[in-house]
Amino acid sequence: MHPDCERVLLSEEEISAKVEELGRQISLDYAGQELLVIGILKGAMIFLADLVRKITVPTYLDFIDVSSYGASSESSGVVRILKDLDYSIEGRHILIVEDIVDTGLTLNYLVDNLKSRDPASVKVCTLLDKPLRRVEPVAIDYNGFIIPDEFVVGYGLDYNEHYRNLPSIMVLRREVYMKGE
Ligand SMILES: O=P(O)(O)OC[C@H]1O[C@H](OP(=O)(O)OP(=O)(O)O)[C@H](O)[C@@H]1O
Ligand code: HPA
Ligand SMILES: [Mg+2]
Repeated sequence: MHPDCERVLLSEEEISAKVEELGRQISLDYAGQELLVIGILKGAMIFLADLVRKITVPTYLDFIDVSSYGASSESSGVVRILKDLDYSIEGRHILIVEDIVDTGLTLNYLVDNLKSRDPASVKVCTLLDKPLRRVEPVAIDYNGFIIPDEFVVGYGLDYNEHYRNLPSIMVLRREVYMKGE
C-alpha cells in the first residue's frame, strides 16, 4: 500500500473481474455493430486499455482531453476541452469511457457536446460512480462500482497528476490533499 493512502478500496483482482464482466456485457449489447470507444484523458486511459481487450466486436478508439479539477480535489465547475477528437463521429455508435463520475459535470458536458455531432448512439461506461457528490444527473449505461464519498487514486486516477500508476484503487489520506488547498 502507498504511504499516502489510508486503505485499498478495490484490489487488482476485483478490478479485473469487473472489467471482464463489463467487456462481456458490452460485447453482447453491440453484437453485429461497430463500436467507437471514446476515452476521456487522462484518467480513463488505464481502464480503457484493459476494457477494450475484453470487447469482442470491432472496436475503434479516439480520445478527448478535458479538465475541470487541475491541482485540486474539488471540481472547478468549468469543463475545458484541452484536446478534441481526431475524427468525426457522425453516424457512429459511441461508447464514452470514464474512470469516475463524481459531480457529473464532466460527463454532462461531454454527452451534450458529442450528441450535437450526430452520432448514431451515445452510451456511457464508467468504472467508478460516486453518487453522493452528484451536482448534475448523468445517465450511466455501464457502471463498475458505486463508491463512497472519498477521494480515490490509482488505476489511472490522480491527485495533482500523482498516483495514476498504482495498480489498485486506494483512498487518499485527507492530510495529503488538504495540504494543497
Ligand atoms: O464528475 P466530475 O466531478 O466532473 O469528475 C470526474 C472527472 O474528473 C476527473 O478528470 P480530471 O478533470 O481531473 O482530469 P484527468 O482525467 O486528466 O485526471 C475524472 O477523470 C473524470 O473525468
Ligand atoms: O475521487 C477522485 N479521485 C481522482 N480524481 C477524481 N475526479 C473526480 N473525483 C475523483
Ligand atoms: Mg483527475
